[in-house]
Amino acid sequence: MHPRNIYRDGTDFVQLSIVYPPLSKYLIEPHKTIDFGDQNAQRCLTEALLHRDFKLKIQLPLDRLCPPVPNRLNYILWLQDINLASRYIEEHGPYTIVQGIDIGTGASAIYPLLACTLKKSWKFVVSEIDPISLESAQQNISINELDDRIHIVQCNATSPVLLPLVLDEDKRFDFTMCNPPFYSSFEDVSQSAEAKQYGPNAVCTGAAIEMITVGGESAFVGKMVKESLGIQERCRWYTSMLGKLSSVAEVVDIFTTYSIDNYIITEFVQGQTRRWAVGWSFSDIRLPDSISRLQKPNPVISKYVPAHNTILQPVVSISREVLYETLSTILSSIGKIYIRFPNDFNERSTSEMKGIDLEPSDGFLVFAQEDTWSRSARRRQKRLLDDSGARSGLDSLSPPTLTTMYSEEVISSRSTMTCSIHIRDSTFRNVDVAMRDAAGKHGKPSLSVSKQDLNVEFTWRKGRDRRLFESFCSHVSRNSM
Ligand SMILES: C[S@@+](CC[C@H](N)C(=O)[O-])C[C@H]1O[C@@H](n2cnc3c(N)ncnc32)[C@H](O)[C@@H]1O
Repeated sequence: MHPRNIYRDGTDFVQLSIVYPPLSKYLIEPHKTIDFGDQNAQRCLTEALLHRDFKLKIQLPLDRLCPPVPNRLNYILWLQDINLASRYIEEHGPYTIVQGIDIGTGASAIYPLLACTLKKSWKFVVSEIDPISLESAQQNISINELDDRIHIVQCNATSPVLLPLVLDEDKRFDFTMCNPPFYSSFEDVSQSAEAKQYGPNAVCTGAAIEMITVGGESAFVGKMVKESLGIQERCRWYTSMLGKLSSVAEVVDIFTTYSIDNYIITEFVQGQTRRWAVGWSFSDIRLPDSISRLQKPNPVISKYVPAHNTILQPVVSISREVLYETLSTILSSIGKIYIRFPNDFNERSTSEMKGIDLEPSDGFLVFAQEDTWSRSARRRQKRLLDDSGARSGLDSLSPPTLTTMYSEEVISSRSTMTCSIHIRDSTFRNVDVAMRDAAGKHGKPSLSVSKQDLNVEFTWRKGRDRRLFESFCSHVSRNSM
């Protein structure tokens, strides 16, 4: 489960039934749990959790899906991470309006209800093809007084899947999300149930329209990918949940077909149920590995996991202060880059970011317009200087200066490679990030309290040329050991 998911440690059903008494009649002995095979009990549990933890009221038709709250919350928290990391390098930060789209919001409208309750700055346009679900979703939005922040559009079998983006061509969106119908047919549903993909105990109350679509979920997401080619950066991140492991590979193959290299994959685990989510972007924003890569991918999909955007360089037996100074010196010696220093980060933290320990506040953010650090770049620069015979008139090639002529917004928009650098304790491992060789490791680590084994963590934040990011990391790493 997501680290910020409030259901990570399970649910105390007895305590929940005290807060939401209708649940008491579904408690079963001896463990005081509920029967997940009983759809009324499941429905009541969803109502209870939404009531207690989000102050949301919800009404659901009996013949439509009853959404499990912990799993739906996982997807929203991942989107929060995506949004925060995407806006990390921007001037306006994560505090302005965030505009999302939920494709197939369902009878509950669970995603926009949860997301808007958690973040007051979020707004949604949601779509739905099923008239029964559409009516119910509208009711749920209205009883929670969210009509001014969640707008529904009705679609039909021939509409584009990304209809909300097509309807308003002037509007920009931060993300799309979708929990698509997973299956291609009734046979597909029963085969999956036999393979226990649906979870051995949970009952599914979904109607055919919620669960079945021509070609199954990968074809549905494939349509989104094709439509997104025409929309491009008007939406920053396109995402979708996937119910089958096999679909992850199928969707990544679609990305490859359309040369989409900026994609992300995660996994949502709730009890014995596993779901996956994919995202893709035409922007040059790159997300840290903690968001863009599954931590322990099933071997079946390991070759489909996107390349690392986070690289760790171990540095042995050094104090944090010395390493910080070393990094400052190296960075300041690189020509034509702009560096944002730690104090600037701290100024940016606001209450919006409280509880989100995603972006550390003690690092460097480096903006580069071109490669000035590689051997070939330095040779090129030397040749130019030699040819000119004098340095006059070549100010821009002279040793490093920090750009002070432009606002950070201009620098950020012109940057072709943006990378954050943080010092991490060597015990820090929140994800399976790329580790560089600890070359230069020699002697025993000092026992001095101020010295320790640390990692320099490089995260690619923006750019289209992976080689530029990697060569920058190599240059700084080589010089910091
Ligand atoms: C698996 S349900 C998900 C419902 C809800 N989002 C949730 O997570 O509980 C899929 C939903 O997509 C809707 N749907 C199917 N095809 C659609 C399309 N082309 N456009 C919009 N919604 C669609 C279905 O009616 C259904 O409500």
